[in-house]
Amino acid sequence: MMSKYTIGVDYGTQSGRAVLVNIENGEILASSVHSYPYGVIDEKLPGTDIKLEHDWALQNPDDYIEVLEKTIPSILSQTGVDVNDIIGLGIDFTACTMMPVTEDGRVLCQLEEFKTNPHAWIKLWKHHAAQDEADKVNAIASERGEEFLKRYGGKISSEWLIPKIWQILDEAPEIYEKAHIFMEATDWVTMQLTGNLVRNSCTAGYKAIWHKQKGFPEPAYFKALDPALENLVEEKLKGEIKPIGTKAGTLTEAMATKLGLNTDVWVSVGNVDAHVSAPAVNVVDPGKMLMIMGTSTCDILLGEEEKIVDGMCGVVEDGAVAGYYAFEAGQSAVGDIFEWFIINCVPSHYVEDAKKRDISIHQLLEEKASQLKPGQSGLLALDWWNGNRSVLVDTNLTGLFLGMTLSTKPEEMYRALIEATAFGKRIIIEGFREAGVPVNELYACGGLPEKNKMLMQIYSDVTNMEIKLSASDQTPALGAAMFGAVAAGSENGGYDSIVEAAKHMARLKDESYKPIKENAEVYNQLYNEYKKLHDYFGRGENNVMKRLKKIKAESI
Ligand SMILES: Nc1ncnc2c1ncn2[C@@H]1O[C@H](COP(=O)(O)OP(=O)(O)O)[C@@H](O)[C@H]1O
Ligand SMILES: O=C(CO)[C@@H](O)[C@@H](O)COP(=O)(O)O
Repeated sequence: MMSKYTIGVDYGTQSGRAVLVNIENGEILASSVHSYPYGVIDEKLPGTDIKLEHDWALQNPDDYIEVLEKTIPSILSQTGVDVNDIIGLGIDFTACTMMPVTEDGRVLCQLEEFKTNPHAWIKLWKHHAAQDEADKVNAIASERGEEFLKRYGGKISSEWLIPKIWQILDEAPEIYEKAHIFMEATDWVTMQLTGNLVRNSCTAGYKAIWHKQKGFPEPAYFKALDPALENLVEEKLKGEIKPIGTKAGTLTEAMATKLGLNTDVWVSVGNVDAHVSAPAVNVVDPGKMLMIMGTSTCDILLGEEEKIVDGMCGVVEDGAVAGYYAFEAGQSAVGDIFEWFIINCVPSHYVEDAKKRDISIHQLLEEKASQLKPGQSGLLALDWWNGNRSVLVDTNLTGLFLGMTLSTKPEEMYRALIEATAFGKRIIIEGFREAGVPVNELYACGGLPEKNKMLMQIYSDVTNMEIKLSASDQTPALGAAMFGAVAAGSENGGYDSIVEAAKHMARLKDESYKPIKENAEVYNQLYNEYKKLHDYFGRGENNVMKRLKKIKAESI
């Protein structure tokens, strides 16, 4: 059989990357990364002096198209692969990353008349300014006894679609009015590729309160939020919802020409960066949890039943692998916290030392912190620098350091922050187990496992579990490419299911991280202390974090 190839494009928070993959064995033959020129827009609207409010995070749709234009020709030129042998293309995205779209498929910010209106732009997943709306979405759902709440761990997050849409209606009704529809970025880019408006079951399920059997909440619920939202689904969420792994269409003539591909390349329906990664590491069975560890961390766990788990992000049938329920949980900031630390809390002589040795500050801190034993610093932190996504589901929580003295060192703080994120992970794992969803195996992929060995050992020690690693440094892109192969189907040289694709294309490293007994014992003690702090500050006993935020808001 002649080899066939598939392309995966992974849209992250800061950049997008494409890979060209051999369908037979999952080998990545070429990859290309393109940083978004506009990146995360969180201070000023581009080309204006318009300042964005606190907790805003926007993106520019032109960045997404530029990723396709730059990376796909690049991966084609790096190999001698015949374009006629490229049969599939899949994309994955951050989510909920959403936008108001016109009837002809443009994002409203692409129209001259709206580009000075912040609500016309794309709201990135980490846009947290719809918290007021999220609170009301939850309170009203709770009052009405809406059954959907329990499928989302008891709370709809401000990161998700309905609070974000409602914020637009509240603060910019003219944008709400003008929007023909609201879309997830993953569906929008898929529409740019194929010309077809197709929504995917993954973002619909996790981010838009859609259920395979029950559909969206009823108009009466939306009316109770705001009478103007009564017909939201019918009016603004139009478009067929198709299961992940199915076909969205083939490339349009214009897109094929632009990218140097044929028009008979099958494009899969859009997917999400976290969920798309599971089959790429062979997480296609119940009891296996994959941690996608980067700027933030998402956890995907497969199960056989629709169990209700307190504080999870959601459970969706066929959410990652057809035939199983996929549970999602996560931490809104992980790598972002370490980034904050190296930018704000490292003395100049550390920076100079790292520069002299031509290593990054992260590497310098990892080296120094690796010499510390668990518990040696006397520090404990709460990892809520960007709120808490699981299990407290509260973006108004903030970070905390405890145990600082005059001899506290930056590397001790760096290690304590890493430990805090690992404790946060253990809370999530224990939550699933308590709810009767087994977590028997742990897998990791994303930037962090590649970048920081100490961090991975800490996660293994804190959870007391072995952690198996993705062999690819581009796991979501590989997963997206696998879904492209499934969209093409066996009739075109691809696969008929994602489980079949995983058998051939999933890749794991031979080595793994195993817990070190003495470390795990100390971490058990620290975890118990973490849990006390977590519940004290996070479950309402002391709302000081929220009061401080309020005082801050009033004093700006
Ligand atoms: N050596 C390191 N140790 C810990 N964190 C790191 C290290 N190097 C980079 N990071 C963090 O990794 C994050 C980027 O993760 P990555 O998976 O590459 O990106 P993304 O989440 O956008 O896909 C950044 O937040 C950065 O602070
Ligand atoms: O929330 C989700 C998926 O549900 C992610 O898209 C979001 O955390 C962003 O992930 P990254 O940190 O950019 O990998």
